[in-house]
Amino acid sequence: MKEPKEKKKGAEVAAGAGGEGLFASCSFSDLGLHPFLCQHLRDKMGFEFPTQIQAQAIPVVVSGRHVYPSRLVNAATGTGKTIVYLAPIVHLLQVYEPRVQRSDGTFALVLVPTRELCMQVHGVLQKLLHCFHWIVPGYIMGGENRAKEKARLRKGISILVATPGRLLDHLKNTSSFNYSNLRWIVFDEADRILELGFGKAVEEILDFLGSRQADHVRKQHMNTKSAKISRQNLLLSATLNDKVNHLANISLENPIMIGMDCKKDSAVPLKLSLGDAVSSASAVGGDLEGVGALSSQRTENYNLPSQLVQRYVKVSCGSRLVVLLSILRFVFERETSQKIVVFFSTCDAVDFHYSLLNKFKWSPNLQPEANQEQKFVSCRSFHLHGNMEHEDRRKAFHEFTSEKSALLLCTDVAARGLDFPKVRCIIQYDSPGEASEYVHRVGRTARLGEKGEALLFLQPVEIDYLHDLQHHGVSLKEYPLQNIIDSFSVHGQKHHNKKLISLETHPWVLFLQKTLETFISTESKLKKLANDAFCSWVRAYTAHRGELKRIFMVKKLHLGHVARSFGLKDQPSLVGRSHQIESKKRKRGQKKVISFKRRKPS
Ligand SMILES: Nc1ncnc2c1ncn2[C@@H]1O[C@H](COP(=O)(O)OP(=O)(O)OP(=O)(O)O)[C@@H](O)[C@H]1O
Repeated sequence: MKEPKEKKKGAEVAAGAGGEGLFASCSFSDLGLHPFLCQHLRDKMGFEFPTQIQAQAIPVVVSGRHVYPSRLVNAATGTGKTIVYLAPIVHLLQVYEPRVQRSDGTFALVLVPTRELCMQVHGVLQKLLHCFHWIVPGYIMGGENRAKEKARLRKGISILVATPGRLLDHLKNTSSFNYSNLRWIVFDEADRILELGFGKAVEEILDFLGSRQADHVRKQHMNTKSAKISRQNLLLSATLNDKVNHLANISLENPIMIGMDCKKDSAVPLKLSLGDAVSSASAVGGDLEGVGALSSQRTENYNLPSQLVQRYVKVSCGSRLVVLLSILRFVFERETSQKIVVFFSTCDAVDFHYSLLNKFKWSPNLQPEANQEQKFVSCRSFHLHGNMEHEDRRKAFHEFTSEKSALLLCTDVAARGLDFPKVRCIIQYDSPGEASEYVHRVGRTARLGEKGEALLFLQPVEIDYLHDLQHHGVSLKEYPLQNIIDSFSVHGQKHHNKKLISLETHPWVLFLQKTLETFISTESKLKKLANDAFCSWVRAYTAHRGELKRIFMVKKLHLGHVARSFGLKDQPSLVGRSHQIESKKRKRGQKKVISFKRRKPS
């Protein structure tokens, strides 16, 4: 992919057609932020001008207003929402007289859905606090050493970034955690956090913060000004929707919605608590992966970056693996320096494809001379998912972030909020399900004016998903797959036949599929990964919910072709009695239908 022209800064972009550019024409100081902070944003972080959402929302947060704003612009992914809440909080904390101290405890709490986002937000916060060293940042999250976190909480953390599970753990078990001065709770990726996967945890957290905070305040500050500490709750996301709006209204005091086109909602708020709405969905390993999101009853129109090129490729199940590897090889050969993220639906699928890409070597002229052999996809690859060891996750996240050219294979643990620099292409090998998750996945590219491409794999039986996306204002064009497949030669012969042949019978597809199956059958560890990936993929496919179930239907799948998409010659038995029982039931059902048809009078 061509490197985009250097990103224009500030006013040039702000003056874009109709003034709807990325950046506002005002300055950060116009937004009421402290001069030191404005200078730091400009000189140390390279932020010449505020983005549109920052210019609109920062004054609201700085004012501490509790009026429910009737309307705020929708903030697409990559438009600077992190600064929207961190900059005002830092600004308001640095004016405290006397200066805030560690012994005052936590003033601001930022809740995020994943460990990687926790580390990222904490990194931005540390940069912001360079000129306000007395304000102490910190983070707590799954996988970290609890004892060290306890020690840091005991000393005092002024602005705390946390994942819900670990926060709740400390609220319950770290009595020295002082949040009696808590003034802000921020829900970054609010719809993800407030939805069903974390519902119970968030409800318990709010109970702790709400009740204990009030008791503490009443006891300790009875006759002081701080007895009236007013709490501001901020909710941000590129995909807030009315249902989240209701949930937030009920569960939070005076929430301020940022990134939401909040039309006056006449509907009476729902009388359900976060916990009551908990569905079968569950958080995996403290992080959400593939959790079915709230299916909003009405279709939300999502804002996507205008420069994002969105395409889909229609591939039959049995040819998926060949097409994925061929596209990756083609793209990295054409442009060696670029970053690509590939999303899968399960941790096992990530592990299998990661291992295959690192092990599968071949020589271009197909002669198996060892010295000629090279990786089929010649780039550095990383993998990231919630079942990995904590240190491995941290390493993969930081290394992929800093690499100039690399490939990341991941689950939805990396779908939200992560700001990987220079990602040029997002490939969704497995569909995301809810359109909101589609928006967040593709939002890892085309950030803040950068160019970006998104490619969605769909099987012919899944093509209705395009209509579901269209209902949310998302439309994709078809990817020119034929040219790419034709560009590969078998034994030096390219397919020149102008007559279009089906993908499944293309010489290159047949050749590479056979080569992959042979290779995988000889690698026992890889074959095991393929088997596990096959089983978890089928399980994940059944997890689609709501109206998406009619698009992603397991019974429409040919399990033998699914096995081929994992390079398996034979279909593994679906692991676990439940699956064997299920598949026997399905077969019995099919036999009954057939026998019924035979019996029926003609
Ligand atoms: N005013 C600014 N000027 C220039 N760059 C900025 C500005 N504000 C933020 N950025 C950069 O824009 C990128 C996106 O910011 P951020 O991650 O906060 O976006 P976001 O809206 O939270 O995205 P998502 O919805 O994916 O979470 C980051 O690299 C950040 O450093």
